Amino acid sequence: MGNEKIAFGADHAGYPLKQKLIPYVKTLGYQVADLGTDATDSTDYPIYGKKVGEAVAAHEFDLGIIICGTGIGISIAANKVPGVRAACVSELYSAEYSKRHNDANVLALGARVVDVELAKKIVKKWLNSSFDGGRHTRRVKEIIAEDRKDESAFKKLVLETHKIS
Ligand SMILES: O=C(CO)[C@H](O)[C@H](O)[C@H](O)COP(=O)(O)O
Repeated sequence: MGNEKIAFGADHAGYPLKQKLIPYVKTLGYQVADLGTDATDSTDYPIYGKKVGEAVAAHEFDLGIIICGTGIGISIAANKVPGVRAACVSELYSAEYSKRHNDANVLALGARVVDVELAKKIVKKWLNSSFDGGRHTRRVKEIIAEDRKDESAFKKLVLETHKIS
């Protein structure tokens, strides 16, 4: 906690919230990089979902925080990148459990859904939470197997517990 490198990305709708969250996350002791956008001019959320997703998947950053109007479009885009587990979050319970159960490595926020104060609380809760492991490890491994299109690894993991394929 605190030593991780975090990549931020947002479209035009998310830009104002990104500008508020970056200094806030720095005050929490994290290293932060801003992968854009750099203005409120209309742009496309897939550009920034992909950019942050690829940077996290390549381990250039430990975590990503992405923002669009709802958080939905940019999370869909980021989740297309193998290795990304992006969670679109608008309340504190999911902020915590997206890490504890899903090991989410990208947090998506909707700047038109949450206000700045709630967004800060969500970000802090998410950053302060960590993966529980245990039964959740198998489930995350199943997602990773699917990312890799490794059908036999997926089936093996499922069969270990559920006797189905
Ligand atoms: O993709 C979205 C919906 O999930 C984002 O909220 C975008 O930011 C939004 O669609 C952008 O809308 P705009 O009318 O072009 O500002």
